Amino acid sequence: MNIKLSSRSNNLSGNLKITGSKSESNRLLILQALYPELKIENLSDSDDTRYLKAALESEEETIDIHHAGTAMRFLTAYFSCQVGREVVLTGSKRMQERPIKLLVDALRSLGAEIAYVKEEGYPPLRIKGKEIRESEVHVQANISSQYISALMLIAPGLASGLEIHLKGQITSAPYLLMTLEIMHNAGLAGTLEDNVVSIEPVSKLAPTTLQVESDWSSASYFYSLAAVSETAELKLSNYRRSSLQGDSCLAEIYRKFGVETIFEDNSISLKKTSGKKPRKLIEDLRNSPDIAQTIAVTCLALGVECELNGLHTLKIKETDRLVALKTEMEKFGADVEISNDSLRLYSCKRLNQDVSVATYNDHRMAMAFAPLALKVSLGIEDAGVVSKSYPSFWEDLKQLGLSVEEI
Ligand SMILES: O=C(O)C1=C[C@@H](OP(=O)(O)O)[C@@H](O)[C@H](O)C1
Ligand SMILES: C=C(OP(=O)(O)O)C(=O)O
Repeated sequence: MNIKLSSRSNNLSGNLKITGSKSESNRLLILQALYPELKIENLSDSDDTRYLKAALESEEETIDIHHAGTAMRFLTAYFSCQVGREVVLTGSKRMQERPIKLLVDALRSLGAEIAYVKEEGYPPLRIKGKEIRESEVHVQANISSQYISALMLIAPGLASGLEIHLKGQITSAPYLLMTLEIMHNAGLAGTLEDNVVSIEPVSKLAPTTLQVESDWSSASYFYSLAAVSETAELKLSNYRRSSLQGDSCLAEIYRKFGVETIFEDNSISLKKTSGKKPRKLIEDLRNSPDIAQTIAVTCLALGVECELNGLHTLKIKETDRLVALKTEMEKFGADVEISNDSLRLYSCKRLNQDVSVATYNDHRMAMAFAPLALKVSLGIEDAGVVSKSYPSFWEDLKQLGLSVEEI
C-alpha cells in the first residue's frame, strides 16, 4: 500500500491512546514464559510482539519471527535452555543479515547447543535446548544491548543464576536498565555494577500483574508533528513521568523546538505555542537510537541544521538507517553527510513537493517522514510497514486531521 499525505491545517489537536511499549512487552512475555504466575496488562499490539507471543505458544519446529530483532535475540537465549526442545529460529531476509554471533558465542560458552543453518554469524539458527549449569559469561556490549538483555532474561531460570561481564562501551544502555527494572518489578533480584550484571536464580514468583507503559518511541512522531506545527495540543496516554524507556528523553530534546510536555494522571500533553527552534541541534543518541530518524526529519522540516552522533547501531537495524535517511532526505533537496556513526544535515531552506519516500521494510522510515506533511504533500511507499511497532499509526494521523490517501 502506497499513500499520499498532506495537511490543510498547521494547527493540531487531539487525544490518542498509544499501544504498549514493544520493548517492555517483549521482555515481559519472555519472563511470563519462564514464570507463568506473571500477568501483563496493556501489551503492545505490534507485529513484533505478536510474533514473539506466537513463537512462545508454537509447537512447530520452525519458528519465523519476521523482522522482529528483540524477538530473534530473546528467543535464541530462551530456546537454548528449553530442555528437550529443538527449534529452527528464522526471520525475514533482512533478519538473516542482522548479526547474532556475539549472543551465540556467549550462549555456547555457557554450554548451549546452537548451529548456524546458513551463514556463520547470522540467523537462521538450529537450537537444541539444554540445561545450562555455567554461571559466568563475557560479552561485548558495544554492538547491541539486545544480546545482553537476552542473557539477563533467561538468567533467573538457570540453575545458578548468571554473572554477565560486559566488555567495551555499553550501547543503548537504557534498554539494559529497563530489563533490570522490569525484572525487579516482577520480583527478581539482579544488579548492574562496574560493568557486571548479576542475576540470582529464582524458581517461582509471587503472582504479580505488571502494566506496560505506552511506547515512547511511538510518541516521538507526535513530538515531531508538534514541533513542525504552528500550534499543537496533543494528549497521549498511557505515560508516566518516571519511565523505564530511554526514549522518554524526547521530552527534553523537543523542548528545544518549543514543545512542552505536561504529565497529568496517566497521560502526557504536548503543547507547542511558540516558534522556538534551535539554530543548530547537536545530539548524541547512543542511548536512544530509535528516535534518530524522527529527530533528523524534524530538523529537515524546520530547516534546522543538525549533527547526530552515537549512531553506529543504526547500520544493523531494519535497514541501514543512515544510508536510508541520507537517500530519502536528499530527495527533498537536503544536503546530508553520514559516517559509520553520525549524520549531519545542513539547513534546507526549501523542501521539494510530492517526493515519494521509500521505506526499506523499516517502520520508522515511514513514521519519521510523516510530519513533513505539515509542510509539503508527499508519498510514503509500502506504508503498511508501520505495523512492526504501531499498526494504527495512519488511523491516528487521520484522527489529528491529516489527509492519508491510499494511491
Ligand atoms: O532491547 C530493546 O527492546 C531494544 C534495544 C535497541 O536495540 P540495540 O541495543 O540493538 O541498539 C533498540 O534499537 C530496539 O528497538 C529495541
Ligand atoms: C530496531 C528496532 O527493532 P528491533 O531491533 O527489535 O528489530 C526498532 O523498533 O526500531
